[in-house]
Amino acid sequence: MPSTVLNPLAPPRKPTTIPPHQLDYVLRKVFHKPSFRPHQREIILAALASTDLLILAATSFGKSLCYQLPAILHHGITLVISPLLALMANQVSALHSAGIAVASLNSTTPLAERRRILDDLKSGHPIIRLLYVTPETCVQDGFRKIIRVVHAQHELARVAVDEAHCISEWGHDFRPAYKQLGWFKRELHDPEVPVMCVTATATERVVGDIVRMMGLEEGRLRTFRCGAARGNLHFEVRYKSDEGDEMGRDPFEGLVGWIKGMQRRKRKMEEAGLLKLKGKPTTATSTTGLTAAPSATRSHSPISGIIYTLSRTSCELLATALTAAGIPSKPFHAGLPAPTKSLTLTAWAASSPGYDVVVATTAFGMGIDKHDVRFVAHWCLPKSFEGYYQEAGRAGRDGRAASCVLWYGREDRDRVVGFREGEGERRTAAWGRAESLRALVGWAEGVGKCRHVGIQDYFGNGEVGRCGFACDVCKDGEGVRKRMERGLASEEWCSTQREMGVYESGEEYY
Ligand SMILES: Nc1ncnc2c1ncn2[C@@H]1O[C@H](COP(=O)(O)OP(=O)(O)OP(=O)(O)O)[C@@H](O)[C@H]1O
Repeated sequence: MPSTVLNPLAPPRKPTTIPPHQLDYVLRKVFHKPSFRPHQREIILAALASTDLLILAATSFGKSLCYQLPAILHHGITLVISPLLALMANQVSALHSAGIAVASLNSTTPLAERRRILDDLKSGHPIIRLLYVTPETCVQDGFRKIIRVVHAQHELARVAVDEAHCISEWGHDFRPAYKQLGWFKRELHDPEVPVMCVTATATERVVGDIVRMMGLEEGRLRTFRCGAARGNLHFEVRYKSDEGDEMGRDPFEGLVGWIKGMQRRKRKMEEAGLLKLKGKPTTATSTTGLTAAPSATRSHSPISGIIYTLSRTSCELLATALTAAGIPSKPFHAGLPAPTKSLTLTAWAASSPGYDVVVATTAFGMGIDKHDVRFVAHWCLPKSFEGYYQEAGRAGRDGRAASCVLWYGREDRDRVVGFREGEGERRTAAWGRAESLRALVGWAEGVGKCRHVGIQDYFGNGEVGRCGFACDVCKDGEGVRKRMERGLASEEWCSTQREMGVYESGEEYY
C-alpha cells in the first residue's frame, strides 16, 4: 500500500480515486481473498466516492468487507457501530491478524486500552483505521466531544452502521441507542460525514426508518438491494403438535433420524471419495483458557450444525438427549458461565470432537461465521421472521448446500405469543413483532408457495423465481400439505388450551 494512505498528516478528505487494480491488490494482500463477490467492488467504489450508502444484502454476502476495505484506503478513521460485543470481537481479531490498526471501545475494554484509544482520537489525527463501538458509546457526551475533534481535523472518514435494522422499533432487534445515531448527520457538517448502513434483514418499513432516523437524504443516498436470497440453503418445515410429529412419533426421534440421515449420506460420499475427510484431531483452547478433550483419530468428519430452541431449559435437555443418542452436542445460552460459552464457541468453530452440534437460544446468532455449518434446525418457532432468517443464515456460509429445517407446531406459536406478552414491549415494537410472527406462521403453513419466494415476499428486496428443488414445497407440495394436516393440532384445540392458560410459562429465555 502507498505510504501516503496511512500518513496521518495527509490533506483533508475528498473522494478517493483508486485505480481498480489497487482494490484487487488490497483484497488479496490484506484480506487474503482471491476475488470480489458480486456487487462488492461496486459498493466499495461508491464508498470510496464518499457517498451515503444503504446496503441490503443476504446473510454471509460479505457486507463487512464493504466498509473494511475502504477504511484502510481512505484517509481518516472509520467508525463502525455494532450491536454485539461478540460480533465486534470476531471482526477486530480478524483485522488485527491482518495487520490493520483496529480497536474497539465498549464496556469490556480494559482501562489502559481505553485510555490509549481515547488519546489517539483526541490527537485529532488517529492512527487507528477502524474503531468498533457500541451504539451506547456513541450517545455519550464525552465520546461525541472527542469525535468532534477528529471531525474538525477532517479525519472522520465514514460511519458504518452494522445490523442497521436495530434502529427500527418495527425491526426484530430494536436497540434504543441506535435511534440516536442521526446525531452524526445532524451535528457534523463541512465536511459531511458519509454513512454506510448495512443489514440482511430489513423490511420496507424498517428501511424507511433507517433512512429517516439516520438523516439520510434520498438524493444523496445510494441504495444497493442485493437481495436476501440464499440459493444454497434448502428450506423445509416439519410439522408437530404436543402429541407427536407428522409421522405420529416423538418429534425428537424425527430430529435424531434427520441428523443421522445426513451423517450417513456424508459418510457414504466420503467412502466413495466424493468428499475430502476434514476434522483432523484437534485440541481447541478457548480465549479463557479452557480446553476441549483431544480427539482420537476420526474415520469420518463430523457434520457441524446449530439447533435453536427458545428456553434455556430445553436447550440443556436437548443437548444432553442428543449426546446420549450419539450426536455430540453442547448447550449455549446466556445463563452459562462465560468460560463455558467461550470454550463451546471455540471448540465448535474448530470442529473439535464432542462439539458437532450447538443447541442454542438466540444468544447465539449474529456474528457466528463458521463456514461449514451444514444445518440449522429450529426446534421451536422463533419470535420473528427476521430472527428466523438471520439464524438460518448461519448455515452454508461457504456457499455449499446446507439444510434449514423448522419444526413448527401451533402450540409453540401460542407459547411464543404468551411469552412476548409477558415481555411488556412498547406498542410499536409489539405490533412489529406480532406482524413478523404472523408472517412466519403464514410462511410455515403456506404450503402452496415456494419457501424462497415466501422469504423474498416478506423482505421485498430483490426478486427470485421458484427454487425448483431447494425447498420442500417445490419438491413435493402435495406431500407437505398432507404432512401439515396430519401433524398440526387443530385451531379449536389450541384456542381451548389458550383460554385455560396452558401456554403461559415462567421459563427463562435466551
Ligand atoms: N470476496 C470474498 N471472497 C471470499 N470470502 C469473502 C469475501 N467477502 C467476504 N468473505 C467472507 O464471507 C464471510 C461472511 O462475511 P461477513 O461476515 O461480512 O458477512 P455478512 O454479509 O455481514 O453476513 P451476516 O449478515 O450473516 O453477518 C466472512 O467469512 C468473510 O471473510
